[in-house]
Amino acid sequence: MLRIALAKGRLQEEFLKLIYGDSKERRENRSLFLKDEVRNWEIILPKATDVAKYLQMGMADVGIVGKDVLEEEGTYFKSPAQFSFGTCQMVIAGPKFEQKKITDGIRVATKYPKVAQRIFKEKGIHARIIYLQGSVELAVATQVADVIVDIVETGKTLKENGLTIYEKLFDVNAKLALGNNISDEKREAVERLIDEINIKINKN
Ligand SMILES: Nc1ncnc2c1ncn2[C@@H]1O[C@H](COP(=O)(O)OP(=O)(O)OP(=O)(O)O)[C@@H](O)[C@H]1O
Ligand SMILES: O=P(O)(O)OC[C@H]1O[C@H](OP(=O)(O)OP(=O)(O)O)[C@H](O)[C@@H]1O
Repeated sequence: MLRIALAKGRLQEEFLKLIYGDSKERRENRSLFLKDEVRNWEIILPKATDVAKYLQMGMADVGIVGKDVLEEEGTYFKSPAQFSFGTCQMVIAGPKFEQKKITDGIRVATKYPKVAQRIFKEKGIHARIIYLQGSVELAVATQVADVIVDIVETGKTLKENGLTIYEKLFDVNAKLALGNNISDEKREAVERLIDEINIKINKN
């Protein structure tokens, strides 16, 4: 049995739709465990930011989670595959009409404090990181922060809150993260999982 920790929410939706198609019954199911006896999978659904914990504790063999979360929570996991779903971009964004200068002391609101710290350190800028759990655009609108480091997909949230992209940092996709110490048998099951995802992506 291969235990897969699949990030609950958007990636859960996209992955399950890809593998099983669209079913109302599945969408309405609130269970956090899904069994697939044909493929010999048990899928568990932690919050995206907790996927790394389940892998670390040996409670899952493999994780499916965004690159954004892996860069923040789990850079130490091997990642043998990335997929073309869950696609967005990590960016620095700020007010559209009153462009902020990226200089020492800049206040950066983000759900990704480690990523933001690293990005500004690489630029040689001393940034003040303000860690928030969500709705980070609001921090700029209320002048709690000068800019944000966040993911952008359609750009609608930025636009509707008076922000624009200052710099694109990296592309984000769903990635596979491998737990430590998995057996050869499970490695083969992981290979089959990667192949099935890629075949289904190419068919769509
Ligand atoms: N437009 C997008 N907004 C947020 N996440 C996206 C987007 N597009 C792709 N993703 C991917 O989906 C993941 C987030 O999924 P989701 O928003 O469902 O989880 P969450 O942030 O834990 O949920 P919530 O914000 O409801 O607490 C991200 O980590 C990212 O990899
Ligand atoms: O470019 P867009 O298509 O508008 O999507 C980007 C928005 O989606 C995400 O937020 P999410 O919906 O996960 O809510 P949160 O801010 O509360 O985490 C992200 O943090 C942006 O706010």
